[in-house]
Amino acid sequence: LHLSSLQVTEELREHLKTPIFDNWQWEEAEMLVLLQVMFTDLDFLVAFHIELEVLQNFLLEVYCHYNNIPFHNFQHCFCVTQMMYGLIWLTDLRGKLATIDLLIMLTSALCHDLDHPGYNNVYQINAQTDLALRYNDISPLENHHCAVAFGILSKPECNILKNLSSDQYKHVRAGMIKCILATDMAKHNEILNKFKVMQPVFDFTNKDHKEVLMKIMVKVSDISNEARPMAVAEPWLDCLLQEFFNQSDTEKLKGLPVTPFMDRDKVSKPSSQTSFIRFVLLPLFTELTKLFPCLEQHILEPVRRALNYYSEMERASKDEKELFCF
Ligand SMILES: COc1ccc(NC(=O)[C@H](C)Nc2nc3c(cnn3-c3ccccc3C)c(=O)[nH]2)cc1
Ligand SMILES: [Zn+2]
Repeated sequence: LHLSSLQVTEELREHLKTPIFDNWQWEEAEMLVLLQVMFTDLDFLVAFHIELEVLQNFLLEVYCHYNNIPFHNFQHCFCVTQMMYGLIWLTDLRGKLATIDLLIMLTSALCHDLDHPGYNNVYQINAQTDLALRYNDISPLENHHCAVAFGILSKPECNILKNLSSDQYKHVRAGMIKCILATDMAKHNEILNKFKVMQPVFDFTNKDHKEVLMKIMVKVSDISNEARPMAVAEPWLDCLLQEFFNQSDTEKLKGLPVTPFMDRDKVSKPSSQTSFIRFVLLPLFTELTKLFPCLEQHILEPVRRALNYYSEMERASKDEKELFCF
């Protein structure tokens, strides 16, 4: 382990709070130490009487429950948690939300894809898997991620919530369930539309407003790869497409319906990404930036640059096709 918790320099602590953090430079064991730093630097251990050893057991157990698949692995979990951590500092959420709500957001980000099998909800439902059966086709994956999280928290040696009051525990459990279930993209428009209504009159003392903001923050962190430098973001798209192609290959083998943007014979990397950025990322990030204008330079600008990058790539590949066709 190159990085013991003592060696985390002040410079690294500050870098950890920025969206330009490069996950590809770090080993998973070092990421565990960095996750510990995030929980410590947000004063969660003091505020909720969390013993350092219990936090370390919890983080290690979370690490063990992510699978070695191309995209939804522990590195994705780290990226989402680190982006959430950066957003909390950039937006100064510590001055706007209670510490317990920050604990809900960071822990939800950490646990949001626990034990992801690499096959999405459409596959779970079409293939009538155990998860689809257990959760009656209702967000089977997200229900599973959340159930695994509380399975880990039910072990005393891993239970970072064990010293919370029963009211605090109920609040954290309800908040984590809402935030983790909110990462189901099938709920994307419903959640964004609610936030669009609230944003112009946002009230940080209003329970419903805070709840939607917390869901939005976890959602933004979850799909935020394109807000990072291209050298960090682009490999993530290759990993994602690898996982999607694995799924569509399996669907073809099993005679199950194949999702178009997952079909290796149909999808073009640049055009799928330009539509994702244009129709999913930009509307979401623009709405959050209206509430926190400082995010313009930190996440909106990089996403606009990514759109240009993939649009150029799309144009170039079109010209090339015309050349060949011609
Ligand atoms: C509305 O539900 C949707 C909408 C779009 C997509 N995905 C896409 O359009 C394509 C494959 N691109 C894409 N999808 C991405 C990214 C980041 N996360 N992410 C993703 C991964 C798994 C499940 C859902 C999404 C959005 C990304 O940078 N690009 C998947 C689900
Ligand atoms: Zn995720």
